[in-house]
Amino acid sequence: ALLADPAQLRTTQYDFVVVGGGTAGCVIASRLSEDPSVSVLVIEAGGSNTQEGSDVIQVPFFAGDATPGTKFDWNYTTVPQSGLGGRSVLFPRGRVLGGSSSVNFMFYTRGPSDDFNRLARVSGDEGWAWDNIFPFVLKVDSLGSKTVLLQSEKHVPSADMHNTTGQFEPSVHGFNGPLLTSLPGFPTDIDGRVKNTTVILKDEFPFNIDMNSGNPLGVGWLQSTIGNGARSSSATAFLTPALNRPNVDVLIETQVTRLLQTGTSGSVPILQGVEFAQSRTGPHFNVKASKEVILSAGSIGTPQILMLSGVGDQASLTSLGIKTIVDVPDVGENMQDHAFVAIQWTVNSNKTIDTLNDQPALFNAALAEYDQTHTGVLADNPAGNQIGWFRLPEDSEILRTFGDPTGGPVSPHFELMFENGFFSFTQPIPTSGNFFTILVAMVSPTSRGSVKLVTNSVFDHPLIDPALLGSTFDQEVLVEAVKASQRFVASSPWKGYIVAPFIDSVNATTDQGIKEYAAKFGTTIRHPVATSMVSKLTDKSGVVGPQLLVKNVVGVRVVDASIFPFAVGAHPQAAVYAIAERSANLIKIAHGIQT
Ligand SMILES: Cc1cc2nc3c(=O)[nH]c(=O)nc-3n(C[C@H](O)[C@H](O)[C@H](O)COP(=O)(O)OP(=O)(O)OC[C@H]3O[C@@H](n4cnc5c(N)ncnc54)[C@H](O)[C@@H]3O)c2cc1C
Repeated sequence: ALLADPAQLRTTQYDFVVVGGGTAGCVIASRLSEDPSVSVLVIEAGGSNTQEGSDVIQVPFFAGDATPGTKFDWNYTTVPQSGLGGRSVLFPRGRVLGGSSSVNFMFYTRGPSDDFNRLARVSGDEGWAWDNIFPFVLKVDSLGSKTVLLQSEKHVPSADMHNTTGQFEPSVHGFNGPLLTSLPGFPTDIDGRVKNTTVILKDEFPFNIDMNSGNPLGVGWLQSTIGNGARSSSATAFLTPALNRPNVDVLIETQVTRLLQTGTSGSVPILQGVEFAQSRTGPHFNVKASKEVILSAGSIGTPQILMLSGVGDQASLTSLGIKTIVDVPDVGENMQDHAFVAIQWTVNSNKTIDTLNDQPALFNAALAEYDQTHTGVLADNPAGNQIGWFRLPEDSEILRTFGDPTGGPVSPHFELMFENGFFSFTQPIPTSGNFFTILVAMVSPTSRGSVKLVTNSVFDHPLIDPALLGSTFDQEVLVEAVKASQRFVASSPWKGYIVAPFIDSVNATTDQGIKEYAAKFGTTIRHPVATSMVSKLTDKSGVVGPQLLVKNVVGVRVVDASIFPFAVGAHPQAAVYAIAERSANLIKIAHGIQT
């Protein structure tokens, strides 16, 4: 049942309690409850994904309206970022069933095989390696067949039903799973120019038919978690079907305040009690997980709950009056994120999204088309039809000086995203004019930040420091990435189309000018990881072991983006789905549940 009042819970004990009904949490709840004898409770701070006003989280084109500053957002702000000229920036996170998968820009990018192979190396568990995790994206059966019914991904036709031959590689996709993915559903005027640039400048910007094959390098067509013209989230794909099962309860609008010790195993504390409340001063309730608590509260919520439960750095916990249960200094540390800047140019065309936004009649016509058929521009991802992933040249001065922090030779240092209109998270949108934007993201940071408690209450936001552009390496890579974007538009397909750099970026032509531009307009692309990072069982550092169980306690596993030890060289939701699928399997095996 879907419950909004804790007093309605029918029991105080479930086999599994999933904390956070977000991207990973909904996968876990759905997979574990496939066995009708297993009881599962999900506790989610946000509301239903179908509540009033949820068109902004359902209509793909409205993704930019889902956050920041809405009821679907936690509305966090970072601490001042030294790499961004001392600015604090907005730091959206989904607060609704489906979590950030309900509010994100729907990019579906699995990332480089190198990242999963590094995850295997760092954790000491070969099960996380690309060749082993990839079947969990596809849910291949034990005989290696890709045609089984239980695939995680369901690649579906684009909203405009165009022929997608040559735009992706079907052999690396699933076609029968719950999560809908598709190629762009509405063509734009820049698509051909981007494609032609991959021919003219094929050495620097080669075409990649499918960036989800394990090698993302090059420019390709964007795949998004969109199907039938609507957003596919972990709530729509995984949780909604599971809600019909009698063995699943989902409690919304309720925050887990901390985990409670329920005993000891030898001398190791068991933390299988879960305390929750709907407000700071309202009644607090408890349930017990007889098998396990799964923390899926995301890169901010998970370390916050661990620290409030007494699992964290002893000195910091003591200073806030929290009794330490286990001293784990790395909880909340090591955060990595992707920083980006938007570079815009004015263009010689009126067929950009700017015209749609400026002319109410055009917008209303698009809305009417969407309402009738779920097609048209509103059925498409507003953040572009093509993106690309790139490495610095192997002999670059930057790599010689700083070394290569990526996982290996198919891991990108930076990303370019091509937008048919003005796009920015930090600049006011011009009231007139037509634009082309390249979003330039630094995806291999060396800088690391943290999440720290300010008080001993879950109802107070923690201090969030993603350390954006916080190292010289990060800044130098961003400079090279911006220069690459400028070389891209200087090529012949853009002649006569690009008019001039947009006013804010006219001085972003020298290294110093680019650094100043990034300090003024850079921000997060909202991909935090590593705040409960995985490490080998024998390592003193890290928070969770190879099977994602929290070290030195019994009964708590973390399954969400916080376990990745390094920034993922991708928009991370696909990697989160992949680790959630494998974790569900690990949990089933650990508790003798049929997989
Ligand atoms: C605006 C935005 C755009 C993005 N765009 C993309 C994109 O296009 N492609 C991509 O791949 N990635 C994108 N990302 C990142 C991606 O969505 C996340 O990395 C991923 O969804 C994280 O999954 P998760 O399970 O770790 O956390 P989440 O999905 O955030 O889930 C955590 C859940 O826990 C709940 N929670 C937290 N604390 C508590 C508590 N105390 N009690 C109860 N519940 C709690 C939250 O409300 C939330 O529902 C974007 C993220 C954002 C915010």
